Amino acid sequence: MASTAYLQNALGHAAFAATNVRQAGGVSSSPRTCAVPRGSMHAPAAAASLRSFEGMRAGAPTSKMCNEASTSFFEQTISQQRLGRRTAAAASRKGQVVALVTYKVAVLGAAGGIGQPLSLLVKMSPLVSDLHLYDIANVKGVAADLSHCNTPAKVEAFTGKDELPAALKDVDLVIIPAGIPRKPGMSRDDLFNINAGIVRDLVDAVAQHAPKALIHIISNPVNSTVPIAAEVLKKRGVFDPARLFGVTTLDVVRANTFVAQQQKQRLIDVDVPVIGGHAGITILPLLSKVKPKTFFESEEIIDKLTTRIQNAGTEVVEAKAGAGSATLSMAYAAARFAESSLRALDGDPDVYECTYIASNLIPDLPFFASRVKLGRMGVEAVLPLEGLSEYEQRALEALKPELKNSIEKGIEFAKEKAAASA
Ligand SMILES: NC(=O)C1=CN([C@@H]2O[C@H](COP(=O)(O)OP(=O)(O)OC[C@H]3O[C@@H](n4cnc5c(N)ncnc54)[C@H](O)[C@@H]3O)[C@@H](O)[C@H]2O)C=CC1
Ligand SMILES: O=C([O-])CC(=O)C(=O)O
Repeated sequence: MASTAYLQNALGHAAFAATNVRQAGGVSSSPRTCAVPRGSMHAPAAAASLRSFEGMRAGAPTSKMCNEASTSFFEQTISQQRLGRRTAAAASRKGQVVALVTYKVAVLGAAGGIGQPLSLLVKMSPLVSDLHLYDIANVKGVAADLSHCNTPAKVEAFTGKDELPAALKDVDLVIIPAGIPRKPGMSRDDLFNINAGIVRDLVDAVAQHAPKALIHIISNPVNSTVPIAAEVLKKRGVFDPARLFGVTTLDVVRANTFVAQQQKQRLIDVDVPVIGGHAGITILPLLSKVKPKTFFESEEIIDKLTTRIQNAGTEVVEAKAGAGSATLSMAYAAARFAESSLRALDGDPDVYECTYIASNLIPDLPFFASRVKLGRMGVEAVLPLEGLSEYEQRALEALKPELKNSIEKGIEFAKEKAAASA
């Protein structure tokens, strides 16, 4: 079977080969060979015991942690697969049949500024067997282009509403970057009038044709589009709060970069949780909880870093001067979040990310970005908010009214304006 040889070489793993066999059931019980459970899902539970985390993994630094060579989020998948291959080899010596699990992913809005590089990164994932690219325009060429990359995922193009059901058939993960981006002078909320309807209609199709899939929403304003998606799924009777995610990974990626630069640390070593929402002051980096433990010299430095992280999207919008918003860093962040989700589906017991989800963590805020533990069912646990600094407490109070308004705006829209197909 073809391997993702580029990654293998880049990461120095001479023996790596991704096995691209979809799980058929009735195979060995090794961690790499379990079927994805498709039974009923559980709502996120507060997990008082989950206090520590290290990057995407919980616990103290171990040999599993990223080293200087591991600059890619695929590294963890690859090391898991090598482990799985050893288990598989042992099982096969005993005459047992072993199949490794891989997943079907759909990208809706795949021909866009984010969609194209994101699809390339997903095509490179050792965990993906099928990649469905959907867009209302130009997607055939993107798929033809990508399909020439000799990585295992099979690429197919779908275009127009009629092909949406087929694009969604049997997919495990749907990623949605469809919608218009900002221009200078606009807020993310200014995108609401157009993107709200796009997200509503796409999620309505997901509800009908892939009701068990994980859904990653990238389209802005995320603070409102995720509540819209939740309402649409509720109307169809398939809402599972553990499976619907607003993608806020770019805030974490930026926070990691800016803090590492400010502290003169290696980029890969730094991990900053970012909570709240995904617009302006609703983006709240927890600089008191940076791993490894980091001391900032003054509140002024904390304030400068916080403001830069909150305005980083606008920094890119202004630099692009009318040609859109962040696409490449967003694709990188979304691919990292997709890989984390698939690794968790695949049975890795140690996957943590920040994401905007339905939650009861904060009274009056039914959606809130939090650090969560991902598992086979989606969100397995939400890490409690503990030990915030005074600065963070104040910032948390300040963000609540804006986030509440954005959530209510989304819910109202979905209740009042039914999806085109409903
Ligand atoms: N969550 C986050 O952190 C970030 C979110 N974004 C948001 O992502 C969205 C996409 O941004 P870009 O890719 O730069 O925009 P883009 O305009 O380059 O691409 C959007 C794509 O969506 C497609 N599209 C439009 N309506 C569609 C529909 N009904 N069904 C399927 N496809 C449809 C378009 O044809 C286009 O290919 C924007 O709303 C932007 O604000 C951007 C950066 C970060
Ligand atoms: O700023 C924008 O419009 C796009 C976005 O959400 C980001 O880059 O964080």
